[in-house]
Amino acid sequence: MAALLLRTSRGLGACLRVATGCPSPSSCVVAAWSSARWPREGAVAWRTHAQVRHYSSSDKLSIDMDDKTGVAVLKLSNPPVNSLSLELLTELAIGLDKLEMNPSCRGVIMTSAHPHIFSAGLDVSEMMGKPTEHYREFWRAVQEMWLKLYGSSLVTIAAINGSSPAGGCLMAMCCDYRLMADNPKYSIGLNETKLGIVAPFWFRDTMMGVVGTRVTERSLQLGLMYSPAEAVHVGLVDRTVPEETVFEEARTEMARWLKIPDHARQITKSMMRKTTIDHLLAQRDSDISNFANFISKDSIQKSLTAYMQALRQPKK
Ligand SMILES: CCC/C=C/C(=O)SCCNC(=O)CCNC(=O)[C@H](O)C(C)(C)COP(=O)([O-])OP(=O)([O-])OC[C@H]1O[C@@H](n2cnc3c(N)ncnc32)[C@H](O)[C@@H]1OP(=O)([O-])[O-]
Repeated sequence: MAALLLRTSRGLGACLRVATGCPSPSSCVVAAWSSARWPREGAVAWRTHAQVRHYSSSDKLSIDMDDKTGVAVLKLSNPPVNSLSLELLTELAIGLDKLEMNPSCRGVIMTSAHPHIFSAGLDVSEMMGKPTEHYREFWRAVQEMWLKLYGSSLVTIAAINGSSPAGGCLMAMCCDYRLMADNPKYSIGLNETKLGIVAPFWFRDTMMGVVGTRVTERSLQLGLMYSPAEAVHVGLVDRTVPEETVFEEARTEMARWLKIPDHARQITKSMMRKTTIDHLLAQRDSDISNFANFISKDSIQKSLTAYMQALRQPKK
């Protein structure tokens, strides 16, 4: 395969274009797979000194890259519930981009710095009482984060150490593998309909890629949140593990994935995800307009306000 010889090509997008005979960068793969990072397997071997680099200067996100293992740890750290604000989404996209560009990096473990919450999903306050321009900017940042994470050529593992509704579930579903703490108090799922809002087609497609059409349809319509055991049962999570071992289990799982030659795994991953990514890339602007129009409606604003008020009530 000619692609395997192209050390100087611009990453997986270019490799898959050559491998699949697709002539045009604009009609093919994946803007997100854009860095020169080829090949990776040898990258770890010649380094003799362990070196951990801190990649994020944000206090809402820490990214530590271990040059010796080739594994980065990305920790969400946005109290109280790791909600995805415009700022955090932007930091995530930048951080993922930096890792993608680093030829030593082969995998990322995504987790939360807070006990009990992986991420509460999109920051609802970013979707309330703001001008349309803000909604457009916010939604572009949501898209960008998804493109970087779902389109990452790295091995991505979600160490889900707490509840993970909506956008939190989306991030976990973007990863190649999901481990969740076996605490029955935690839940995970796309609950958008319960807020009176609609998960867009690329949230749906991401979920369909993980759990299939029937479970996605039922889950989305009912806004289902699953306990860890239920999530394993429907295939939303690959495995539950004792809470205190989530991170170590994620490391062990990562080692398993890193035994596969990078180029073969990356091209395979790209083939699996290309259609879904292309679908959004082709409709990015209309998707932004749809979101901004929808979220600006009075009825939706009322729905979100009621949801946030209910959330603030003392829990029984
Ligand atoms: C088309 C669009 C697609 C949409 C995708 C989405 O992701 S939509 C997102 C869908 N996401 C959801 O539906 C998740 C809703 N959240 C939850 O279910 C729970 O908060 C929890 C299980 C994450 C944590 O339970 P817990 O008992 O540990 O914590 P707690 O409940 O006491 O909250 C603490 C504080 O955080 C606040 N806050 C919470 N979430 C958000 C948020 N997303 N944003 C902003 N703020 C949020 C909450 O109001 C409270 O503020 P207060 O009163 O201190 O000023």
